[in-house]
Amino acid sequence: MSQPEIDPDLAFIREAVHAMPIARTLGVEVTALRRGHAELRTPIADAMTFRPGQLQAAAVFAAGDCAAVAAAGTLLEPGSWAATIDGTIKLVAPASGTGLRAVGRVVDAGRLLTTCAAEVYAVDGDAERLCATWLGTARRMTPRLV
Ligand SMILES: CC(C)(COP(=O)(O)OP(=O)(O)OC[C@H]1O[C@@H](n2cnc3c(N)ncnc32)[C@H](O)[C@@H]1OP(=O)(O)O)[C@@H](O)C(=O)NCCC(=O)NCCSC(=O)Cc1ccccc1
Repeated sequence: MSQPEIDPDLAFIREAVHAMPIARTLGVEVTALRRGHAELRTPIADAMTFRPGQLQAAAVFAAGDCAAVAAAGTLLEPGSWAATIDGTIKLVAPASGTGLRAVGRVVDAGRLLTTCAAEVYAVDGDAERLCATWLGTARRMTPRLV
């Protein structure tokens, strides 16, 4: 039986990402979530380019960050959330075309720190090309009473 693209138990992560002002500015759409896995789409918006049609590095970083850290969040207990504490990116091809598809995954899930990664693909119609690879760390955050 095929898995739903968004695990209903994880739909709150999609809502949390979509509620982030930067995600709204970038036009991020979370398209898949399951334990240890997250995918999102981002359009190539003129306002995020460094020259017409090609995204600036920070916008590509944001896509990788959101996908990888959302994947980290899928493994946390309800009530806690993942905060990015570091990340690195390798831009291996121009982020041009119609949009980005970022695929986040968990490399290693610890009690406090999760190593997570994302592959970011530049999408142009039906064609895709790897344009960046992101690797970083998310910290489990829990609510504070004060
Ligand atoms: C929390 C920690 C990582 C440090 O941790 P530790 O070394 O273990 O130290 P320790 O626990 O002792 O706390 C020290 C200080 O930390 C603060 N604090 C701690 N706990 C809480 C809390 N529960 N609530 C609030 N604040 C808390 C507090 O100031 C505390 O000082 P205090 O004790 O009050 O005097 C800190 O360096 C930090 O906030 N970094 C910035 C991270 C950041 O902004 N990331 C980017 C955005 S996230 C993102 O984008 C997510 C996303 C992406 C994509 C998709 C979806 C989602």
